[in-house]
Formats: sequence, C-alpha cells, structure tokens
Amino acid sequence: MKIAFIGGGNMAAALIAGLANKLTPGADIHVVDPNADALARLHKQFGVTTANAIDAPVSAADVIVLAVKPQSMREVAAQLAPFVVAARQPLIVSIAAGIRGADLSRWLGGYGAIVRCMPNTPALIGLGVTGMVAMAGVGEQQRALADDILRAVGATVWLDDEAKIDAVTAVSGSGPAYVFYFIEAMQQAAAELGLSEEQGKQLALATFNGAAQLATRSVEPVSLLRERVTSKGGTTYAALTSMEVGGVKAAIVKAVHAAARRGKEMGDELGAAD
Ligand SMILES: NC(=O)C1=CN([C@@H]2O[C@H](COP(=O)(O)OP(=O)(O)OC[C@H]3O[C@@H](n4cnc5c(N)ncnc54)[C@H](OP(=O)(O)O)[C@@H]3O)[C@@H](O)[C@H]2O)C=CC1
Ligand SMILES: O=C(O)[C@@H]1CCC=N1
Repeated sequence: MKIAFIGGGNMAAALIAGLANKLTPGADIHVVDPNADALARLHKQFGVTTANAIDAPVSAADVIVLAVKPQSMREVAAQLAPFVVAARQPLIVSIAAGIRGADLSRWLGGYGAIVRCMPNTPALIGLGVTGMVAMAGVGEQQRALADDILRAVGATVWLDDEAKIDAVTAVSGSGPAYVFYFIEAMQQAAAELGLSEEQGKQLALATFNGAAQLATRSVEPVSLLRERVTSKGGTTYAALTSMEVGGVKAAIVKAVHAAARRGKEMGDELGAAD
C-alpha cells in the first residue's frame, strides 16, 4: 500500500513512526513538506521518500493523508485537486482539526472519498486513539483501509455524525496536552516538596501509568476508584477538597468545551464559502 502525506510535521511524524515498516515499508510512504529539515529527519528515521511540493508519487498513492495546519488546508487542497483527478480514486484522510468534509470535498473539486480523522500524538508509540467519520463518497473497502491505517497506531472510534468530531478533538486530540499539563503540575509540586527532579518525574509518571491502567482494566467506574484512594480525613481528602475549592474539575470541563467550540469555530471560519 502506498501512502502519501501532505505535511510532515508533528502529527504526521507520529503517524509515520507507527506505520513505517509495520503496516507498509517506509519506502512506500511519500512525504511532501516545504521544510527540508523535517523531510531529512523522516527520510533518515523511516526511509520514506520525500518532496518539497506535491508531485507524481502523490498521484500513485492509494491513500493521501492531509496533515497540514487547518489554515493551510484550502490552499493545499487546491494544489492537490489535479493530482487526485489524475490518480486512481485514492482515499483522502484528513486529520485537520475543524476542517469539514464538505468544504474539503469542494476544495478538491467535488471529490468525495474522504475520511475525516482526529488522531493524537501517542500514535507515535502505537498508543493513539482516533475518532473517525467517513463522508458519503467512501466505499466499504476504503473505510476498512482507513481503519487499518489508524489501527496500526492505536485504537479507532467511528462516529456516525461529523459534528461529533469537534468533541473528539477536544477530548482525545488535544487531550494528551491536558495530561502533560497535569504531570507538569505534579512534578512542580514534587520539587517544591523537596524531591529531586528525577524522583518527581518517576513518581508522577508511574502514578499516571498505574492509575490509567487500573482504570482501563477495572469494570468499576473511575469515581469509585477515586473514592478508594480517599481515606476519611486523610491526605487525598485534603488534596481533593483543595481542588474542589479551586474549581479544578469545573475548569477542566470548561476547558474541554472551549476546545470543542474552537474546533467548530475553525470550521466556520476556514470553511466559509469562496
Ligand atoms: N499535533 C497534534 O497533536 C494533532 C494535530 N492534528 C492536526 O494535524 C495537522 C498538523 O498538525 P501538526 O502536525 O501539529 O502541525 P505542524 O505545523 O507540526 O505540521 C504541519 C506541516 O505542514 C507543513 N506545510 C505547510 N504548508 C505545506 C504545504 N503547502 N504542503 C505540504 N506541507 C506543508 C508545515 O511546514 P512549515 O512548518 O514549514 O510551515 C509543517 O511541517 C493539523 O491540521 C492539526 O489540526 C490532529 C490531531 C492531533
Ligand atoms: O491544537 C490543535 O489544534 C491540534 C488538534 C488536536 C491537537 N492539536
């Protein structure tokens, strides 16, 4: 299977790391990006072929992954349109936040074989999760192909309604950043309490890994697992009370809503009719 990536930045690199020489040989992955350093790194690491502008190997691809910034998508789609027409019905996979399938299809000259995906960066180590929705022009085989690609880098969750992808973006697309933010806060507190940087890192990361695994493997709700840590009048109670007083949970819920709103807003702004 030949896969072309338009855009070879952070998220493309995470996906390529999971796919190259696993689902398909590195040499069957072609990456287009104006940034020569990014291309050199990807070529060296994974053996992918590269180009600084859309070229013939893109037309030869079975799957074209659009991994540029949402703000670049319209221009890139216009550049890509003649190559898609020349090709044999490739599957287009867009990972851009906000960009709606109908807008992308219009920019591609009415091309409809588009799957809209929202992966996340743990794809880099095969532990990603991707929300996906197929546009009406996607056949069963292409839908299965999209699923194979994203399952090579983690789990997939199919949606029946494209509007829900803004929620996926807010929860799991952006989600790793919230987790890293929480880990940073734990590490800062560890340092303030006199632990070394290394000790704080080890304790915070092992706690996140352990708690996430416990929650994943447990049949019980996460709230019950939380209660089991919280002894009456004890240390966890003191911490959680402080978080409640500080409005931490409400702030997190509000933040996730802000991300979802931003996704919709980007769709409105960037997809506005020509
Ligand atoms: N980062 C994440 O966690 C996630 C990102 N996404 C989505 O993935 C997409 C890419 O994000 P991310 O990887 O973070 O962004 P990056 O900025 O890291 O990557 C985008 C890349 O596209 C390149 N580029 C710009 N214009 C073109 C062009 N005309 N043709 C080919 N390549 C071009 C950029 O080059 P240059 O830097 O020189 O402009 C850059 O290397 C976005 O749409 C984002 O919404 C989705 C899920 C998660
Ligand atoms: O921040 C963003 O817009 C992208 C989409 C999800 C994660 N990063």
